[in-house]
Amino acid sequence: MSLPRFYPVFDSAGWVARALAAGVRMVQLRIKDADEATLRAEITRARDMARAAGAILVVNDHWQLAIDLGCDWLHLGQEDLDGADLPAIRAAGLRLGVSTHDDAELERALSVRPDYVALGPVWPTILKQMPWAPQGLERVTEWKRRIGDVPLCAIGGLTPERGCAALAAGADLVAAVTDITLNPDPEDRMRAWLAAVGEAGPGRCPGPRDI
Ligand SMILES: Cc1ncc(COP(=O)(O)OP(=O)(O)O)c(N)n1
Ligand SMILES: Cc1nc(C(=O)O)sc1CCOP(=O)(O)O
Ligand SMILES: [Mg+2]
Repeated sequence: MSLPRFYPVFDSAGWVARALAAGVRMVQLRIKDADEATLRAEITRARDMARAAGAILVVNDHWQLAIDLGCDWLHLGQEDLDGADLPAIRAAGLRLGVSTHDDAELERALSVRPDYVALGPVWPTILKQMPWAPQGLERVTEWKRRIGDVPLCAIGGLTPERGCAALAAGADLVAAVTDITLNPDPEDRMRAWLAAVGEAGPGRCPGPRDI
């Protein structure tokens, strides 16, 4: 399956609505620190909007709610995998993306047959504190060589220009948070991303399959 190249990550259904209106085809809902009722309402709203737009919604962390609410995609980190019921997730038909930051995490991620592997932080991120040094583009290339046909998502400190570089290095899709949410004109910035990676016309940066 071929995934969209641009994959922004947001912390509310309101942001998901803005992304879909800007033409985004794959978006993650990453909500930390909300009560169950709020999570249910936000995931349900984001799920329905994405379906109506024919776009992919990926629910971060909340695998039980993703099952209960009939969602299609889930993203789990390594610690999330510890508590997750993978057979139940697969039985519900959920597709799964998994974070990786080092060799051991990649091995574990591949063992659960993910639908994409995320590698980060490729550049320094200000969103959250992480123990890993920036991976750099050579690591992106190495990860793609190791995972073969599994789609590779680059995350951490990305801008449209860096997204292009990550795609050229071997990523199949590129994720971003603060480059959009902290931009004075987030809609304009999302359109710039879509144009750069080729989802709103011919694209200004070729991916590896085009080189
Ligand atoms: C596309 C993508 N890649 C990595 C992450 C990080 O997941 P995780 O390590 O579980 O950390 P949190 O995002 O849950 O804080 C992600 N969410 N999305
Ligand atoms: C949520 C997340 N996960 C990462 C990882 O490396 O697993 S980096 C990251 C934050 C990405 O935000 P920004 O685009 O603002 O740097
Ligand atoms: Mg997580």
